[in-house]
Amino acid sequence: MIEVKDLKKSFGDTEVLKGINASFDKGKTNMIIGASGSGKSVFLKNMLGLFVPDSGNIYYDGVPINEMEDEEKSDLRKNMGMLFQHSALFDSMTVEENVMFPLRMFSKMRKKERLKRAHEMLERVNLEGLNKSMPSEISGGQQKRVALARAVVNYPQYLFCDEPNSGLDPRTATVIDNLIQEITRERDITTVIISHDMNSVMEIGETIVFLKDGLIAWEGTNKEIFKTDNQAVTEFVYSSELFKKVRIAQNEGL
Ligand SMILES: Nc1ncnc2c1ncn2[C@@H]1O[C@H](COP(=O)(O)OP(=O)(O)OP(=O)(O)O)[C@@H](O)[C@H]1O
Repeated sequence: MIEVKDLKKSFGDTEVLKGINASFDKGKTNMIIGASGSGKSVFLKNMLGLFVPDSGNIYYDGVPINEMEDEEKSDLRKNMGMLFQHSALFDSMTVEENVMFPLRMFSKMRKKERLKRAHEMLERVNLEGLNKSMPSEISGGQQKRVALARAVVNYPQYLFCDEPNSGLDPRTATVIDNLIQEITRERDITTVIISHDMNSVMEIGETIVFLKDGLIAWEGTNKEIFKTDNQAVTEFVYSSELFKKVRIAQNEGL
């Protein structure tokens, strides 16, 4: 579980995070949504330790980051998996070498064990048979699955995903969403996902925080988001033509 208390972050005179309070549950897909520029990435970067908060604190399973010794911080980093918008695979490495990479960096596993774990994860994301392929030889959806296998190959306690579905068609996006959710549950990971994609919110938004002007303007679940009267949320949700039609149909009792 990750708990965030009164987190503030400014750049010069620009106050981006103005006192964020949120918690992200273990074994769940927790989503952060909000318009462009609302501070989602800055929030994520604070949780990843890439930015130092101006004030407030982040607790990782009860331990506040600002009280951690350097060694504890480094252990925490080893416990974090990351899945980026663009899969960020190493072009010159095969699929299995990409997946083994974090183990080479952060574990004492021998090559044979690393290979076994990488194959296990590639099988988990249904990519057996592509172990020796190069990233350029596989599709965007397959690249995302390799990146997901790489993000969880260390068995991390925390998984952070930044727009994991960007650039994928809706069907492939659903496959990735479901895989993220299944692995989160199987391994009891605290997963935090930034997304603009309302399909993903609907599909896997077990907990949702809506960020606006540097504050949490609403929180709830994917069941609740379509029922809220919070104007900022409804403007965000129903900015899509499809969801507008869904709302009209709901109101008309169709
Ligand atoms: N390193 C930085 N230095 C100065 N300002 C920054 C920095 N990083 C982000 N900002 C500012 O913080 C604000 C929030 O940016 P952020 O990238 O977190 O938004 P976002 O919600 O992730 O947007 P998007 O959905 O478009 O990715 C923006 O005004 C941005 O210019």
